[in-house]
Amino acid sequence: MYMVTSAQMRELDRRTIEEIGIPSAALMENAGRAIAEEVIRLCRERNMSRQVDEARGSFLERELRGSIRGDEALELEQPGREHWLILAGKGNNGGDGLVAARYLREAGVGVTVVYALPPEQLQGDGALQRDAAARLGIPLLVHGRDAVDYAACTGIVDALLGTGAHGEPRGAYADMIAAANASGRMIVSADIPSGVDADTGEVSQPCIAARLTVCLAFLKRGLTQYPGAEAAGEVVVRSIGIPSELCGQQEGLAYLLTEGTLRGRLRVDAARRRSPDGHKGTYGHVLVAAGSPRMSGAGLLCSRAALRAGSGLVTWALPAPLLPHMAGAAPEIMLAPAAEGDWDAASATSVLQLAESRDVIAIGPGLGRFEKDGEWLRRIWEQSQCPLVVDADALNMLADRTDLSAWKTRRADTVLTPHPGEMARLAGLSTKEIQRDRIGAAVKYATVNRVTLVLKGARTIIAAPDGSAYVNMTGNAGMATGGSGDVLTGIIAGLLAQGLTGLQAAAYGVYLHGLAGETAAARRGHMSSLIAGDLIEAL
Ligand SMILES: NC(=O)C1=CN([C@@H]2O[C@H](COP(=O)(O)OP(=O)(O)OC[C@H]3O[C@@H](n4cnc5c(N)ncnc54)[C@H](O)[C@@H]3O)[C@@H](O)[C@H]2O)[C@@H](O)CC1
Ligand SMILES: [K+]
Repeated sequence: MYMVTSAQMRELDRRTIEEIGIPSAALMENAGRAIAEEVIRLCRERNMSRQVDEARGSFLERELRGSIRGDEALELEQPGREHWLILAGKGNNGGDGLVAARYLREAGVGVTVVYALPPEQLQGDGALQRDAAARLGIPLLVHGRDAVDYAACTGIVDALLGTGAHGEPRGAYADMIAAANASGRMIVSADIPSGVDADTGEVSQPCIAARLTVCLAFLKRGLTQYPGAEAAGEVVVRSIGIPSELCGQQEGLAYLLTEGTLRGRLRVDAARRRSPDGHKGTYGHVLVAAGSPRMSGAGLLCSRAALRAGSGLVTWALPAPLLPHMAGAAPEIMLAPAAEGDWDAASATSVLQLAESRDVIAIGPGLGRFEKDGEWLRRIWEQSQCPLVVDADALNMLADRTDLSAWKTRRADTVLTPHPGEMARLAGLSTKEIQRDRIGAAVKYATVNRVTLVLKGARTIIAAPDGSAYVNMTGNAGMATGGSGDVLTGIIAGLLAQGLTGLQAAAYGVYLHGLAGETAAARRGHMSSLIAGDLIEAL
């Protein structure tokens, strides 16, 4: 599923209208109708229990009616119980709300339009809709002029601000958002909740807290990232007649990481799947350079996850003193002493030697920091020929480098898996700055440094060196537990070993890691008790 910024959306609107010749009023009509249909659906759901009681009767009635059907998407039994306020801004978002008001009225739902500003200020398509609503006699109120009883309605359509919003909602808009939230009524937002930044997911004070957001044409990025994702509630993307080919032609697109995206754009070549005559060598060999006396578990989790992700073989390079303690901890893993004492700069040579006969290196989990570790990492970064997954302490070593562009460009794929704190150090920003625009920060780092970047956290982002980005939806808050990241690193390395590209391995890895979290939570009965080892077992 495509995801767009407001600038990309504006350009798509423009091209549809000017190049394809679909009138803007037609797009607005489709938008408003889609919103009305979703409102009706919600009303139906709310009345569900009552409808179940009456289901038998209505079923018989439907049989008698034969095969002639009405516009069921806009049909509501006993619509008279519903009265909705349509909050309309002065831009096109308000115009969408006015169209929705017409269709809801048509379905028998009581509607009152509440204009944020005097309706004379609406222009273009919005003015056309204002006049149509007036001619139909749809009741209207104007904020600041008329008293509005928000609590007297059964639901609210928020058509105040859409993708044309800039900055914090001001004046009437801010007052109306606050009043709508305070009413406690169900709110359906047109396109985006007013107050959410469509590109970043930042929220203003105040910001609409929607039960449902009817996103128009294409998913807006900001609805996938917190706190915007929270404000949006359930999100449904409705087509309004803008051709998706046009969207596909845009550069630097983002995608929702759905099963469709994985089976489509990120499809793995059939030759990469398990073949009946394969042997352990067919599925690659991961070298894990991780763990230290105080954090040995990180290396173990990473190595086990690589195996569970399907890698044929896994060798864990670790400091020699750790070896006797780890022997037997996971009999499937081969152990290789790579440093005499703890990790040191000289051990880069051993890691590189071990890597010569392996297909991928995963580096970082539980490594700790040591003297000249930046040089250690640089040697492995520049001299290893195979794909590299960089995590945890290795990311901090990378963050300390003076200038990554002075390092030799890697020919093989490089995947970085920072959490927001590590990302902040990598980018030289604060964690808050990273979280403010996660997609933007991830894409920038990935393109400038030519790496695949996995920015972890709820709704993990995978950014590719070509500027495309993917947002993951699987997983749960139970995965916020020590070692969860080490497991992800292992999964990605395990997938790389089987011949997936850096982008594929990162995307499938993140998706499967989240799915494992969901499975593990279901097995445990509650997400809170989930621990990293459960994720491996759920793979
Ligand atoms: N052809 C199109 O462009 C289409 C646009 N559509 C709708 O139009 C929306 C975009 O419409 P517009 O570009 O007119 O913009 P909006 O309707 O999102 O809002 C812009 C208006 O709000 C004011 N405003 C902006 N930021 C404000 C703030 N922080 N506080 C108070 N007032 C503020 C601006 O002065 C402007 O009048 C989309 O989100 C979508 O709902 C749909 O109708 C489909 C077709
Ligand atoms: K809105």
